[in-house]
Amino acid sequence: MTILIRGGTVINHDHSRRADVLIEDGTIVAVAEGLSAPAGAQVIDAGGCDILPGGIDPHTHMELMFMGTVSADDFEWGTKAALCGGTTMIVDFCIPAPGESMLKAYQDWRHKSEKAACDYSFHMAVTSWTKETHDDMEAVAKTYGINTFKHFMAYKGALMVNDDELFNSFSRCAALGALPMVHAENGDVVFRLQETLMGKGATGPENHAYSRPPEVEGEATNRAIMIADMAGSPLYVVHTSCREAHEAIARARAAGKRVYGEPLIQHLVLDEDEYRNPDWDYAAARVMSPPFRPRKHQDSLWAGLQSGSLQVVATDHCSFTREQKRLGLNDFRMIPNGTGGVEDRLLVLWTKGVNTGRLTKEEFVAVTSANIARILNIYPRKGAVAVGSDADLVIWDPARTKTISAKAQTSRIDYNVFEGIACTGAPRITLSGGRIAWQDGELRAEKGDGQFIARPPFPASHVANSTWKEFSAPRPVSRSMPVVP
Ligand SMILES: NC(=O)NCCC(=O)O
Ligand SMILES: [Zn+2]
Ligand SMILES: [Zn+2]
Repeated sequence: MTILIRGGTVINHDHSRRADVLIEDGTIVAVAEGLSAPAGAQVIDAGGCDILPGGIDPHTHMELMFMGTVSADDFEWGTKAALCGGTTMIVDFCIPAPGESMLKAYQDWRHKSEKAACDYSFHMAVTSWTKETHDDMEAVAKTYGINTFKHFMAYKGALMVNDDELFNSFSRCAALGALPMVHAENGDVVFRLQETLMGKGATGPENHAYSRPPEVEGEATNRAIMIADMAGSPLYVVHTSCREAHEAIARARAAGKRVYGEPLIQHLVLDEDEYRNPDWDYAAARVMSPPFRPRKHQDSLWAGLQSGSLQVVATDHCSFTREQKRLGLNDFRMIPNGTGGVEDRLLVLWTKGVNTGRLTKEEFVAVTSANIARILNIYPRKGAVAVGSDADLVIWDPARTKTISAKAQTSRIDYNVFEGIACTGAPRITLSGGRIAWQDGELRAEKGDGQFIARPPFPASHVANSTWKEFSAPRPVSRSMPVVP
């Protein structure tokens, strides 16, 4: 199938230019001005529009068994929702159940994800440390095409790992050329704060936020960074939500450490006041970890994206219906943690970022696609409008308006945390693998259209880290000893 996109402006993370884009059989084969249409090609007029690499959401949880229930968007509806909003690839977390092997979890995820309508890949979670974990990580990295390992420093008694486990796993990642990731919250302190609040009869959803102050995230982020440094490993910090965590990352980067930070679109635009809404369902719908923060933290996150100390904007799409949230009606600790956003990320970020001058269009592409592809080692196959790249593209109309509303969304949940936000800048067409997946409100992609994208290990930063450690290590001094008479 051949498609020519004519008359648009191609926006990449490093440059923009007026150019037509020619696609053949799912791959971009030419990017140049004045291309002529081959016989039989479908021609799309992109006049007045930007042509962006499709969004990549590096953090989702589709159909995840979590906190006693299963997240409501499965791979079919989660990826369809993604395509409606211009995202053409997701990276989901493969999380072994307690005692389950990584191989078994991987097989489960491959099975669940066969329904995906857009391309997808996985991160693997390390939830304990045994000899089997050590051995399985090699197969995961070298055979399963997963080069990222996630560690939860929170969820005590469930997914949480301790410092010893972190050090072991980070060291293993360094040896394999894989990238460790952390959910950075001090789970022991959260546990104690939760108990204290519940002991006072404080059961409402606002206590979710009160039990997870920015300090628990700042401390854990800093600790993970230092452990990664001692293990000779780079580090990716997921859902960086507050100034304290951002500053730990920025400090580490300024000291030459290879650390990446991922704010969520939710934390960039929504704040802690949401939990004080008198409607229990409204407040519970917004319960996620880390929680929404006091507004002042947003400035820090935006500044991080602008200055480059934070690299990626994700969603942590982990959607639960109102009814599922009511599992925690009498105890905020039982409210399933997670919100949606995969359908809205690009529109909200463009509106609040590009339209306000906080981000250039190129920076928008960097944080929603190109940087992610580079960090996850799939660039330039993904994340670029370039010859040889996959034809995952968004024809983006910067003048198009849309007010976000749960009634009109594709996601299966019955609310939207961005409800009522009036966006300017939205997709006209989403192309996935060289086919029109969504156009002007009509979803054309089908269940199963997506493909698993393997991501091999990428030892470059580990080699650089270990070379530098060796180069800068303290050396013994060879000296002649004084002759003592
Ligand atoms: N973030 C959240 O609240 N739920 C999903 C699991 C996680 O990423 O911590
Ligand atoms: Zn998390
Ligand atoms: Zn998550």
